[in-house]
Amino acid sequence: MTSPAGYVTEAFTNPPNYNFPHDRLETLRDASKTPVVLVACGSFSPVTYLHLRMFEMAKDYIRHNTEFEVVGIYLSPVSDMYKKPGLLNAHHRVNMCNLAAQDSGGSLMIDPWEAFQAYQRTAIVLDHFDYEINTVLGGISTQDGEHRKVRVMLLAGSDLISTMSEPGVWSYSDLEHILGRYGVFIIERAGSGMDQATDNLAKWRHNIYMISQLIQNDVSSTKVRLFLRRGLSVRYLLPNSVVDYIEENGLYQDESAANANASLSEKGKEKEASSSTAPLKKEPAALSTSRESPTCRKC
Ligand SMILES: Nc1ncnc2c1ncn2[C@@H]1O[C@H](COP(=O)(O)OP(=O)(O)OP(=O)(O)O)[C@@H](O)[C@H]1O
Ligand SMILES: O=C(O)c1ccc[n+]([C@@H]2O[C@H](COP(=O)([O-])O)[C@@H](O)[C@H]2O)c1
Repeated sequence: MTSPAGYVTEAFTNPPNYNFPHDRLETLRDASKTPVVLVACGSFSPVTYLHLRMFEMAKDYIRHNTEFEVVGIYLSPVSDMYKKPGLLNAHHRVNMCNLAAQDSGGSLMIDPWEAFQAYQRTAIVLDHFDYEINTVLGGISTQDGEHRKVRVMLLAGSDLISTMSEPGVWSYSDLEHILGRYGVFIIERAGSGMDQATDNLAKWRHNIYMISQLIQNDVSSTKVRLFLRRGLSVRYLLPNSVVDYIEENGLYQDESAANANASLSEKGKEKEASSSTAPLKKEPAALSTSRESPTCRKC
């Protein structure tokens, strides 16, 4: 069932004392372009420079290849109820994302909406952004003071997008909503081919933009957690303020043995192995509600 606005939920639930962050939304400079807000959903446990670089890659691609103009960029850390191994509690993950945003000095905003409540599907998260920006705020301004509706789009690595072709992980109606109504920018990720990631999503090709990594960089949160467990330095893989925060709070010292024992050089294989051996327990689309979490695909 969709709401009158075409959202997949009738009403949004907000965490206590929640305010939508919008102080770094920008004015549209070129009125001939379509304003777009990029939303990256994920665990961010912890946030790395690669998560931050995704936005830079997308902004370059958009500026050179599309008729969009980026007016806002957001990280949306997932709820603790996602229950993925290595998922530190939302309080720390959001704090680290905020430190990374401050450190970058740019326009990145952290939306704690999904982090501090029950699990919310990505289709609902994108609806939440659309509602807050286009309905509550009334869109963004052009330099002439005219108000424009903003296009909300998902930003994700090719590993995440390839799960959209895995049976049982995403519901078809949510894919129709995410890829048909909103659209996605996909950042190439080592070990997860772009073509393979999108082969089964051809129906929505017009809304899927693929961005190659010109400098290969395979930093992942899993590897960072493994380094920390083994007492290895993670400086220059993530912002200094985040490294300091991890040290001060003694984070990622006691992750599960299974994760800690994984080979540092085999994250891709580790992902494949875990997704092929662990059954995906997500309920069929028709049964799922906004309060359920898909069993994490990497569990
Ligand atoms: N090195 C990378 N290249 C491209 N995309 C990336 C990279 N690292 C993370 N991403 C993307 O960032 C988003 C959030 O990722 P997530 O928080 O799961 O990070 P991760 O490093 O994959 O975490 P973990 O190692 O814990 O699985 C996802 O869309 C993911 O595909
Ligand atoms: O909405 C869904 O059905 C859905 C199915 C699988 C994954 N997701 C989202 O994709 C993100 C995956 O993050 P991660 O860290 O497991 O790569 C996270 O934000 C999940 O909420 C969402």
